[in-house]
Amino acid sequence: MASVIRLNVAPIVGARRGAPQKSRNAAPIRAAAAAKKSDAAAASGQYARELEVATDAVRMASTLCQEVQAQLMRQDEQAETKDDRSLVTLADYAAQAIISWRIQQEWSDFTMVGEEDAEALTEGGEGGALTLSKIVKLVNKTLKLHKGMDAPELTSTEVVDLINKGGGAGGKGRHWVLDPVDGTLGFVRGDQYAIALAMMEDGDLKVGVMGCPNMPKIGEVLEYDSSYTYGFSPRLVSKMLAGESLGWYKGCIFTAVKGGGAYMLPCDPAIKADPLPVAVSKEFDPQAAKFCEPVMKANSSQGFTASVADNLGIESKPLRVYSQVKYGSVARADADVFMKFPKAGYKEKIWDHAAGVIIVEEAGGKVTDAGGAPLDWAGGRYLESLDRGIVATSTALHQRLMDAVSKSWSSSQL
Ligand SMILES: Nc1ncnc2c1ncn2[C@@H]1O[C@H](COP(=O)(O)O)[C@@H](OP(=O)(O)O)[C@H]1O
Ligand SMILES: [Mg+2]
Repeated sequence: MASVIRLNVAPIVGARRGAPQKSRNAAPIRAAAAAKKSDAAAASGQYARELEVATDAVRMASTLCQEVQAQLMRQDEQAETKDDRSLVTLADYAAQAIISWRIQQEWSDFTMVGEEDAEALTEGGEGGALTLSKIVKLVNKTLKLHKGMDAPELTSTEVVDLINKGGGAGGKGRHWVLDPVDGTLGFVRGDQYAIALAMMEDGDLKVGVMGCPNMPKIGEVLEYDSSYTYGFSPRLVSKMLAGESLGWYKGCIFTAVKGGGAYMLPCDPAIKADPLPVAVSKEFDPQAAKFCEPVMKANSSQGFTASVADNLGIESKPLRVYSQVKYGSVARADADVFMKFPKAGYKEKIWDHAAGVIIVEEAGGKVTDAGGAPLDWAGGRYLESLDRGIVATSTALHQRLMDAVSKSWSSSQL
């Protein structure tokens, strides 16, 4: 029987980590915080337009994905036998088209490294054409919903062109990086997924925006509950987890600008809230610490991560979460560490990490490969020369994590 992630509307974990500390000598701290805030504001100012556009784009794509996922779950309720994959496909393509459209409005000559391309739609015969017509409908409906009278009515040719903007080769220069639906399996299962958009210049991540439509609001944590077992229908569990019974809050959007800190906003445009600063775990308490990793064994060696966690003295079971929501968990201190160790030969794609990495870094964390080297964003569509795997944690804990990885490596069979 498999164990699953439980989205627990539990008391705030941040209370032990992120809550403001009382100080007898608060004035210098306040002054330092104010100075830091103005640095952050200046840094954000440099990319204010990019941040605004990316946030708007991700928000539109997030509502689109929420609608498609809800449809998928209803379909399951009615025990229909339609292929779930086809709905995910719609969300994937439509989200990429929407985000490209929004960026293109501001920068007509932008380039993008995105997961999707439209070949299967244009070269896919009648089936492809039918899928394309559904995508065009979905895109236009979403645009109308968000832009009202200003929304254009895009043609199928325009939508194909927008999707194909994702075919960029990356490398040096300025590029957007997009995974329109990261964590496809989580999406299908009514569970966690992310819409992950970043912008980089000459291999430096400058902006990251990540929609996490099923992530609970801050103060409520992604909680692993091994007693919650299933073997029959994972989707049934996910639906319950995402249901009203837990007082569900419809997701959040993380944002980060290089040098400007990381923030969290509600996904739902109807909820007005100031961006909330997020920060990685401030202290490492092995007894309370958590680490997160992919749900699927095929995507990362769970035996190896268990050994590293053991070396660090972490006692709790791993938080297994789909998608870059794991980076979000580290960024806001729901978890202390994220580790991914794929099978030898697997090449990581830049869109599976870019947005999450800048968000963790701006929240005070450090993300490197297993040898401690920074990730190389300028190498094209893949993270070339990645040493074994990827780790994300607070800057303070990073060296200890590296030591734990080395110790496990020397005794492992990987
Ligand atoms: N064999 C493999 N090893 C490692 N990662 C893999 C993999 N096959 C697919 N992936 C990547 O892992 C991502 C999911 O991450 P996670 O396992 O952390 O939820 C997938 O993103 P998509 O779901 O967007 O395709 C995919 O890019
Ligand atoms: Mg992905």
